[in-house]
Amino acid sequence: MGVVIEVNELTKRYGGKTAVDHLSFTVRPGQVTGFLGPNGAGKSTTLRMILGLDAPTTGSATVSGVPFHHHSRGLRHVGALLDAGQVHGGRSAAAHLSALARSNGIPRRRVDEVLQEVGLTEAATRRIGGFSLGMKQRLGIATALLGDPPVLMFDEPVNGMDPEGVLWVRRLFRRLAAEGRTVFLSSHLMSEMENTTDQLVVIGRGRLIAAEPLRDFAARGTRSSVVVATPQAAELAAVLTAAGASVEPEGSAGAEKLAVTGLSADRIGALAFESRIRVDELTTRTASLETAFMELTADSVEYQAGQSR
Ligand SMILES: Nc1ncnc2c1ncn2[C@@H]1O[C@H](COP(=O)(O)OP(=O)(O)OP(=O)(O)O)[C@@H](O)[C@H]1O
Repeated sequence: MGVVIEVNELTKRYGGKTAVDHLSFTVRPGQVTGFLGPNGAGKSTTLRMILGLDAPTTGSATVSGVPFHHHSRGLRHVGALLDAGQVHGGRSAAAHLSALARSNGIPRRRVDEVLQEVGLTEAATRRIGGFSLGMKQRLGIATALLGDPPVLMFDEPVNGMDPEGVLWVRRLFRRLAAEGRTVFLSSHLMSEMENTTDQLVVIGRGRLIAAEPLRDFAARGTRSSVVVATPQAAELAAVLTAAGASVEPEGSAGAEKLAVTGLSADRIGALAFESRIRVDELTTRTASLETAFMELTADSVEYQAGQSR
């Protein structure tokens, strides 16, 4: 297998609006890569360009070195779930998959295999129109798997799924990657990525913010601070600053606290003791992965509550 998705200086403009802005990254096989960004960051537009459904304004996207539309029988090369709602509601799940199998030269037995894989065997002959969103997502995943492709792309795959479905889908992605496939999935929620992905591509307002292993991204968020409660805030702040820490006041007058970065809780305690400063509380505060994501994308969130643009 070993198929790579490469996005190179990819740009998409809609009139005066730049949805994707000189974006470059690589998605490698054998691991799950998460594509993360706030709403409107340009994830769906990027996935559509990779799949040849939208033409880039400039730049390029290739799958194993060539644009996607150069691959004949696309479903055998790249399986994708973009919008689970966009299926013909009048057909049954089995009829929908059979039609796709026929037009892509895929053996009929794959239809039963993928229905089984996604847990829709019982519902195979029911009209898709009556499916819940979670069932439609499962059908979309079945469609992506139909051609047994080396590359899989999923846009917000767990939307509408119940907790059992979310766990199932996580295990499925892990297994597909362990089989050597290239697995690329988008989400606007860090929490969805945390337990599923090895690599992250993070974008905001169409631009690349980070492309790195999840653990490196997490390390950005573990920049911890220590909160110190003391009746001698000004004196302690001076001591800690002299020792190289950066100190921010927190709390209200009379119950003052200092948020200290750059020194461990042990060291702060020792320095306070040496200077005969009373400390009432010392708490280490570790930022979560979610916080790292929010901090990094704060400037690029397009729609924020309580904010008019
Ligand atoms: N066909 C279009 N015409 C005009 N603007 C568009 C079109 N498609 C997308 N956009 C704009 O491009 C930007 C990126 O949209 P896109 O759907 O790619 O973001 P996204 O990251 O997938 O967001 P979400 O998480 O909300 O799905 C948005 O501002 C959107 O309004």
